[in-house]
Amino acid sequence: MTTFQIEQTYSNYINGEWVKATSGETEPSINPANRKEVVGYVPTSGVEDLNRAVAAAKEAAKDWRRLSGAERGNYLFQAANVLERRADEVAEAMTREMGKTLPEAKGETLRGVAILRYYAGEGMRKTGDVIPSTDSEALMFTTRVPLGVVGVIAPWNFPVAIPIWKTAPALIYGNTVVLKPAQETAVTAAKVMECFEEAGIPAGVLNLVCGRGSVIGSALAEHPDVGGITFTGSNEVGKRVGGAALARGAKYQLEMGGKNPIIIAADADLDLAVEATISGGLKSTGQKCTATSKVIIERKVYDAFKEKLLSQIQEIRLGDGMSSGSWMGPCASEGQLNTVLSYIQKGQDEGAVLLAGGKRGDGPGLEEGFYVQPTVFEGVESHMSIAREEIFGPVLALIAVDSLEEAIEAANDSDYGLSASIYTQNVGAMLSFIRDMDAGLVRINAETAGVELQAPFGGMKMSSSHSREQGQAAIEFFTAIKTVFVKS
Ligand SMILES: NC(=O)C1=CN([C@@H]2O[C@H](COP(=O)(O)OP(=O)(O)OC[C@H]3O[C@@H](n4cnc5c(N)ncnc54)[C@H](OP(=O)(O)O)[C@@H]3O)[C@@H](O)[C@H]2O)C=CC1
Ligand SMILES: O=C(O)CCC(=O)C(=O)O
Repeated sequence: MTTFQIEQTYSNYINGEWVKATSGETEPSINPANRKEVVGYVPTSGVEDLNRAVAAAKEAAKDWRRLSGAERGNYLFQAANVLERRADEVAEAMTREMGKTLPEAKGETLRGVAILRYYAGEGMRKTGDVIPSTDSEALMFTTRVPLGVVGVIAPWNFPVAIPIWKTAPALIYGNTVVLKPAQETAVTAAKVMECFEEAGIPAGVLNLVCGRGSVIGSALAEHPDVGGITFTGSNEVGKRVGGAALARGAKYQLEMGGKNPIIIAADADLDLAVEATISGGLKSTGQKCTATSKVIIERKVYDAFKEKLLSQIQEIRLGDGMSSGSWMGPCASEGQLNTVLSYIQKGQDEGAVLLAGGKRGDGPGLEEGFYVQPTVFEGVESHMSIAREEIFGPVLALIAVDSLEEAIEAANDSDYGLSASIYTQNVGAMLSFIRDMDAGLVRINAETAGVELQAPFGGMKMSSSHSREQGQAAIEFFTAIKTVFVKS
């Protein structure tokens, strides 16, 4: 039983107050499981709203950066407690707004709680080193200072975890924040913000401005008072955001797409490998940057693996994420559904063989939702769009290979390098994979998706701007190093 109510109107959170967009305009946030349900009305803000938020954050930064890490950490501990208490309500907002199943949404919300607690603790950790000076009478050391105002541009696929894993380190290291959530999940973002408000976060330290990415997101990236921009989303927009920050000398961090392979070696435990392929590829309807997309199988076990995979895919139950019988919810929006369907069409046009799915999800209860069937192709060749481009949907491309070397080559044949897995029992194969796989996350006998909040997260090649998020790695982006030389 939760207190979440649909059809409320939400506001921006600027300088400690809930305020409407200056224009007064709002737009409906629709439930992707039922396009007729309005989850809530969210502001369509303009640049003047964003400017007010940045000004508030700039003013608040003066006092916030002077607090001790422990004092800032206490606010994060409080926010974690509130979010934990309100986890059911926040998770329900997420499921209704972007479609992932309620257990996944609850898991993500509790992950948000854990991230807040982790970074709250970071407020007590060291921020520098003493370095011996060549002058025996001097003291030389490094310390770290915040960037000032940090702009967070977040996507819709992890509407709690991603804003929190960007915001929490920004705050603990002394920055203030302006968050621009994906418009698709602005209700969930407002719920998270309510938790910070209830935790007593000082006015201006954390601000929320909802609106179109092309208006609010780009103005945030271009704003002269924003010292750092952290972005997760598409490559196309990421490059634009990075370019805008670079042009004015601001720091930027981009986490973008993936085309993540799983390798099934001839000695793999096929039951576990199938389970990981399904979970990694199809949970959250394939809408994770770490989702499994290319399934590269040694020919000796290709037929056995395929048979097991197809038989389990048939068991997948599509449905509203709020219903306990649903394993896979809808795509997050109609646009996302159309993108996935267009890739399925391209797969067929380019000569891949459709083995399962391939259509909109239909059947009782699915009529008004953006459902797509879990889809499997075989005969996929490296030049095909479904082997190269991020689909962000429940589509698996099976690729047969003759050896481990060929498998790693196929896995690396990508512009992306975020996450990659191998299923094998051979230590030599594991070590070759760890050494030769060009990905920021390499996972052995584990699915490609699922990141641990205390470990660095980020990709190679076009998947990221080569920085890392999460864990202690976050300090590198959210602070600048100052080298201090002291002589009496
Ligand atoms: N790496 C990941 O985890 C994600 C990858 N993607 C990939 O991107 C594809 C498209 O998804 P989409 O939601 O359109 O991704 P976008 O890159 O458009 O959206 C990500 C964030 O950027 C904002 N944004 C949009 N345009 C601009 C702009 N010009 N300047 C600054 N910010 C902007 C969005 O706002 P708004 O809400 O207004 O659009 C949103 O907050 C997906 O199919 C998937 O392949 C998408 C989401 C997450
Ligand atoms: O796999 C995960 O848990 C994280 C995925 C992610 O960061 C993303 O999809 O943006």
